[in-house]
Amino acid sequence: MAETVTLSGKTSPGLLESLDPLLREWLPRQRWFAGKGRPVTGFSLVEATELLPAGGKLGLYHLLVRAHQPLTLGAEPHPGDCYQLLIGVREALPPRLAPALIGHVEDGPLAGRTVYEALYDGRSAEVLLEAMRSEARIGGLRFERESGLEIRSGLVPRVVTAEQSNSSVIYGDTFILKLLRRVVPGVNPDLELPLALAREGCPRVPAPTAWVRAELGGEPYVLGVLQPFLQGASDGWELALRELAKGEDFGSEARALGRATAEVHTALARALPTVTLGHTQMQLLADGMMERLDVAAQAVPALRPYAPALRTAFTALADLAAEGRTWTAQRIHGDLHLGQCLRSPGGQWWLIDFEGEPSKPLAERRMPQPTERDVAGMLRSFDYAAHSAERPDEGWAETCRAAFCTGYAEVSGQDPRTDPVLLRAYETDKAIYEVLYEARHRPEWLSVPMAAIEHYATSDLY
Ligand SMILES: Nc1ncnc2c1ncn2[C@@H]1O[C@H](COP(=O)(O)OP(=O)(O)O)[C@@H](O)[C@H]1O
Ligand SMILES: O=P(O)(O)O[C@H]1O[C@H](CO)[C@@H](O[C@H]2O[C@H](CO)[C@@H](O)[C@H](O)[C@H]2O)[C@H](O)[C@H]1O
Repeated sequence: MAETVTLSGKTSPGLLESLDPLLREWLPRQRWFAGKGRPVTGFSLVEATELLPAGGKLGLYHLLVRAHQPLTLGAEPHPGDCYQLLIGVREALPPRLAPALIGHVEDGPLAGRTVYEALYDGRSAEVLLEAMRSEARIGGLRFERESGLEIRSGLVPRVVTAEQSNSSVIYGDTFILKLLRRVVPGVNPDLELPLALAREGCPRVPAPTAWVRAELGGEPYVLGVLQPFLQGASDGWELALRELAKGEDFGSEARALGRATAEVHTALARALPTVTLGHTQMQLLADGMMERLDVAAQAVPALRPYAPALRTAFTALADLAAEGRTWTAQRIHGDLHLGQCLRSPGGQWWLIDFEGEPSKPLAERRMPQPTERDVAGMLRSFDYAAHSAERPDEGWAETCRAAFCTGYAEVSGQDPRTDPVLLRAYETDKAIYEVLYEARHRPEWLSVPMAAIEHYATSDLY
């Protein structure tokens, strides 16, 4: 760091009140804001930590705020989502920080100052890295580092501007810090699983170097994770589309991805508990799939004609369980698709983003599940890539799907295709989820999962 800073950890009375009108307008516009479609009616402060005194040239606050929003009809009462914010304070913003502007404060302790999204400001981002480097405790924040791993000082930060559900900063092409935006109490799989995998010696995941935690109201929160940055890596989605556009086969990459997924699964099964799922649990799983189909069919009329045929995939699973079949369940990635796989220039595949489906409760995301769920996510992703190409190529997707399963079996000794009923149920469930997701977020993509729905509804098992 260019100069020494004093991290005060103090909080400032009246701070949130003075920011309230600005945040109400700014927060709902952020990509990572999870409560889209409902206005924010106010905030309550969960925790405020002054990292750099606001009286100086550059002030910096770490805030955890709860956003209050009206409930949707029939929803359970809910205290409101808690968001992590890093607020910079200056007299005026230099032009390079213009895109980070939150607004000008009228009243309260920051009256007359300008506040902005501080991750865009190299000086503020440096403060976070320095805190992890020195394993600082500031107010309620705990900056911790994996023992034996060092963080060099002087790494220059830059914020990641790509669309993501959280916010990331890259430090000198050496580390990437993911700051979680909507934070929930409990053990977060985005730290828990990569840490368990790294400690197990699994090389398919960037090993957490450091992390930020807080203890609030007696509950633990994970706020951020620092990992090695895979310089020059491309994600699987970009690569697949590139190969498709060139008319190139992706089979050998799909096979390598299958091997990488199996490596991660076998390491997770060694590191964390596995359980056996019998009739009751599998019936519940199938019931959940049925329910999600009903909800999606309510929301997307195009799905309705296919619903009876799709249900047979779930009843087939429940029937198998009723006959006495059992399945092994373990911790899995939980939201695996091509965009969660990175290939480094050396040709190795890495899996990232173990958060699971962020909309699901943490307890549900941390439950052991059959590995076929991750496999189904990847198989759907090959299908997505093939259908989003200018000329949809079913043959390309079939080659990838088969190659992925082959690679998976080479490492795990278990070919996912030997359990077609479970795989079909998970793929159908995922395609239904995708229909709802696309209808809500990207209607122009709806035809991609709908093509799969039509296929599942009209064809036999593999
Ligand atoms: N270790 C890493 N090395 C290089 N790039 C990474 C790394 N981790 C994440 N990224 C990039 O950052 C993006 C966002 O990361 P991700 O963990 O998926 O965040 P989010 O949960 O916000 O979607 C990824 O799509 C990837 O391109
Ligand atoms: O943002 P997340 O990674 O949590 O996932 C959500 O958005 C994904 C799209 O960005 C969506 O994935 C679907 O589209 C992908 C191509 O854009 C494709 O590779 C996936 O297979 C497909 O499911 C995902 O479903 C959604 O949860």
